[in-house]
Amino acid sequence: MQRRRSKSVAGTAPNPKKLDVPLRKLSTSSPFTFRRKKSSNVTDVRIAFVGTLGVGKSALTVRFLTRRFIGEYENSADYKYRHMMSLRDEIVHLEVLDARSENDLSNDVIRWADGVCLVYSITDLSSFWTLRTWAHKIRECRKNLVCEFILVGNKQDLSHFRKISTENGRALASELGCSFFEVSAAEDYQSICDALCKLYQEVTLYKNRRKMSIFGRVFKNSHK
Ligand SMILES: Nc1nc2c(ncn2[C@@H]2O[C@H](COP(=O)(O)OP(=O)(O)OP(=O)(O)O)[C@@H](O)[C@H]2O)c(=O)[nH]1
Repeated sequence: MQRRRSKSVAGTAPNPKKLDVPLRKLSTSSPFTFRRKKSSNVTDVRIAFVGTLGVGKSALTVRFLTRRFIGEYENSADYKYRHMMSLRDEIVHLEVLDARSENDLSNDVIRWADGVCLVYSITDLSSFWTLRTWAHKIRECRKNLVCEFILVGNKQDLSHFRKISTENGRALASELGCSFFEVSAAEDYQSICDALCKLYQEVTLYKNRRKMSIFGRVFKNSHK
């Protein structure tokens, strides 16, 4: 069945900045508190939503950025958004990519992202198993550079059509060594926010550790 294409989400994002792919327009109302902080406290993190066709990547992205669920989204390209939020006393600059993936996960997306949100639909078995292959592909492609990811089962509100149990979701996450969340872009904002915050924390932890080890190496070499 042909999927309905609708217009982009209406409105304008708070200070949207154009990136190298089309930037969708977002609602003016932001769910986050915009507080000015010292620039040293600002952290940049790139997060990509990936998953097979129709699992709800756009719905999750828009829900996270605007708290809204629109229903139908334009799906003709990858979309990046620039977003700023306040998280535990820290200003966080996020670049969020809603990656349009047909049957494969592109290496460009893997190389671009600091953190990946692997999304499946709990009503679609193949969307679930595909992610196992993709997670291994991410690890392989990044080699020494870790790319943090989380596993997200979307469409929790459609539990009467459920094909993947919560236990199966948890089992795959533990096999992949990542955190697991079940969410509904249609009905719930908080669990999506929790999932993204967890991913953000894991990414920054990794980035900080990496920075420290590089700094440690430089320091050691300069004192030889
Ligand atoms: N019931 C329900 N429907 C959802 C949910 N999330 C997304 N949908 C619906 O699922 C369909 C696909 O959602 P999209 O957000 O366009 O999915 P996508 O993964 O971005 O799709 P592609 O870009 O085509 O790969 C739309 O009809 C959404 O309204 C959800 O949590 N619950």
